[in-house]
Amino acid sequence: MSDEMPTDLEVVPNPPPLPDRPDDGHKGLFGRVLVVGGSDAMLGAPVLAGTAALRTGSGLVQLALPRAMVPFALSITPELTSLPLGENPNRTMLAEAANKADVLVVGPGMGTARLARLRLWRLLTVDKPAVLDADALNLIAASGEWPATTSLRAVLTPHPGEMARLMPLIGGSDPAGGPPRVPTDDAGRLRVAVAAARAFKQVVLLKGKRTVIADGRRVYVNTTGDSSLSKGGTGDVLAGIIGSLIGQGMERFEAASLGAWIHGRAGEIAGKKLGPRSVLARDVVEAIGEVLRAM
Ligand SMILES: NC(=O)C1=CN([C@@H]2O[C@H](COP(=O)(O)OP(=O)(O)OC[C@H]3O[C@@H](n4cnc5c(N)ncnc54)[C@H](O)[C@@H]3O)[C@@H](O)[C@H]2O)[C@@H](O)CC1
Ligand SMILES: Nc1ncnc2c1ncn2[C@@H]1O[C@H](COP(=O)(O)OP(=O)(O)O)[C@@H](O)[C@H]1O
Repeated sequence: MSDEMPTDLEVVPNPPPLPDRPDDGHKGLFGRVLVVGGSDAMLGAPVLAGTAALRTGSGLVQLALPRAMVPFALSITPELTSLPLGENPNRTMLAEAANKADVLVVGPGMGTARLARLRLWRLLTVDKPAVLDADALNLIAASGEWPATTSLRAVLTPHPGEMARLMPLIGGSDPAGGPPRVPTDDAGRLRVAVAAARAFKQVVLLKGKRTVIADGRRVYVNTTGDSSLSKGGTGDVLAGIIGSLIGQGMERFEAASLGAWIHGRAGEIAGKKLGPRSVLARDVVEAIGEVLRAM
């Protein structure tokens, strides 16, 4: 990975507007999102992602998650539908659901067990836009290379810890020989996001204060968000928001940029109501409506 700042980038100053929502629309028009995630230890992550997608305007959101969790997940958000996954990986059923969806959100709370890896590798061959988050990124990092055969058109949403795991895949290493690290300054974060977008030929959103979105040609640095968002589960909310915007017809770079902006503003609003220390990821989901109404 080069230490040089790329000079051939278009810096996008503002996120795009929301897509139109025709008055006579119906649920089939506003995007079908399939969230694939959840594992024994983590039920909240896919529910937060799915609920955030509904709050952002998706028509239909389905959660593919371990069968035992389905009743709990649906009792948190009954507007979600489910695809119960058994112990024996019925990857055909999952692929069928993926093919019916407009967009996939893969990874929140999915874990990194063998079954999760098999499911992810099957989904990578689907020709759909997708948000790859959390354990989807960890599984790809652990495989040692970007899966060459993927037909997904993805937005990767690593936090700096996940990005550090992906760094060896883009030729990044620590000159001192330690584990790869993601720089903390703006310029360094931008360099890493652009390098990853170019290496993977995908959209990359590097999380943190001043989240960076890069598609290899354009870059947007988000300005919203504060420490109200520094709590487990808010990243899952972001994945759901971006998936929803893609499902409503937005192009990936634009959806990721606008999604980061909406997410940050929702965090700020929740922080004003409750104080930044007390915000939960679900409060960020609840604030999405106020953000969208004001746009
Ligand atoms: N309620 C739930 O079900 C939740 C499930 N989660 C899931 O938990 C799994 C593991 O994800 P985690 O992110 O907790 O664990 P990770 O081990 O991937 O990341 C956490 C570590 O990353 C490093 N890091 C460095 N800079 C960071 C930054 N700016 N922001 C965040 N981390 C930074 C830190 O060392 C931190 O301890 C994922 O599948 C995720 O979806 C989490 O999203 C939390 C909530
Ligand atoms: N101080 C902060 N300022 C702005 N955004 C923040 C801040 N802290 C966290 N965030 C945002 O909150 C989200 C946290 O995501 P992540 O670390 O993946 O959480 P989790 O996996 O637990 O859901 C990211 O979008 C990140 O940019």
